[in-house]
Amino acid sequence: MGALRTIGVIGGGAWGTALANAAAASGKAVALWMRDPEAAAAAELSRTNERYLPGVRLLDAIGVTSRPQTLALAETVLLVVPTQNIRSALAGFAGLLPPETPLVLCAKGIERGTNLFPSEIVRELRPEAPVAVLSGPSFAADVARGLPTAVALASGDEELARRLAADLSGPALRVYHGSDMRGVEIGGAAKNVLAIAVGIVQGRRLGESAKAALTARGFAELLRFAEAFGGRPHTLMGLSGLGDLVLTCGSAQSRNFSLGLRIGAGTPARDATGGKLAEGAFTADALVDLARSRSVEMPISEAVAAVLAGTRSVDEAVDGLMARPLKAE
Ligand SMILES: NC(=O)C1=CN([C@@H]2O[C@H](COP(=O)(O)OP(=O)(O)OC[C@H]3O[C@@H](n4cnc5c(N)ncnc54)[C@H](OP(=O)(O)O)[C@@H]3O)[C@@H](O)[C@H]2O)C=CC1
Ligand SMILES: O=C(CO)COP(=O)(O)O
Repeated sequence: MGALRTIGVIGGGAWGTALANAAAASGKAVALWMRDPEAAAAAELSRTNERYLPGVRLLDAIGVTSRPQTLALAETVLLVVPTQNIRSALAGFAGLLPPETPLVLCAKGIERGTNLFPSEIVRELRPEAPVAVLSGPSFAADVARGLPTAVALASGDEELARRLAADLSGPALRVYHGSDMRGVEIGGAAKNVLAIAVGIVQGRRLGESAKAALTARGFAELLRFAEAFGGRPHTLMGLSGLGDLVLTCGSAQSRNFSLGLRIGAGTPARDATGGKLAEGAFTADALVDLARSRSVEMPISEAVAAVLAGTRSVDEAVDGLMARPLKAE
């Protein structure tokens, strides 16, 4: 039997750990890289990642490391750090990853300050690297436990997307492939902002009807944005877009939705993350900024950005949305 094909994973948080387990379940050897040597050694020894994914056992085919060099021979590398940390994480791998190694970008967001999507950041840093993006309705805890999940993977190189999707699919993870990288990125980034809005409505006890209305009108916003920024509507009606919006706007398992819940219940936005990552809080401003630059109307995302910035109260934001001029749907 030949050597196992190796997947490298940069980032040992909840999602990186879950994807490492999924890749191991599909028969790959996995090198899971964490930047903190103590955390890597503890995970390697205990076979768990108690900080980010408590109660989940790391499969035997995973080796946890803090040495970037270990990923140099990986056939494919998954980049699984938050969007705002992509630059600093990749800097640690400069000169180590061969230029032809495909990078699969798994973050959902837009970089603050530059308003760049993950694939645009990586194109700046590693212009030669083949790149794909992976997104869709997938809670790390579900994927790590081997519960059935489906996600989308897209690359401008459709053949690469097809190959990576087949490589990463496994007994419980079904990876659909496509070529609309921007559409998949927009779906992942925008749904986090919209999930905060729906969480706020639930936290404020405004009722199930309001939640459904906001989710549907949020989807309309997301489609408008995608149309203006080169994503295909067909993509957004699939897993990254509608699928992820339904998941994230409907479950307190989502950190973005939970952030909204706390804000809606009265916790000031700056104290409401519960110490967890909520990508939407970083993406909101960038999303709104981009939308304005092409005159795309995104009133729900605007309201989320204003509530997060503290320039509008929740009640003012809700009143503002309800008072908008009536229009055709
Ligand atoms: N969790 C989920 O269910 C899903 C998450 N995602 C997306 O995946 C991305 C990552 O999320 P998730 O794993 O949940 O986040 P977590 O907060 O669970 O983990 C973040 C990880 O990134 C590491 N990290 C942060 N900055 C750097 C850096 N500069 N260099 C190296 N490592 C760094 C952290 O390391 P350290 O501990 O040392 O700080 C930590 O291991 C996000 O964009 C999220 O939206 C997508 C689908 C599902
Ligand atoms: O992206 C996710 C599910 O698809 C995870 O959502 P949260 O980051 O809101 O927890």
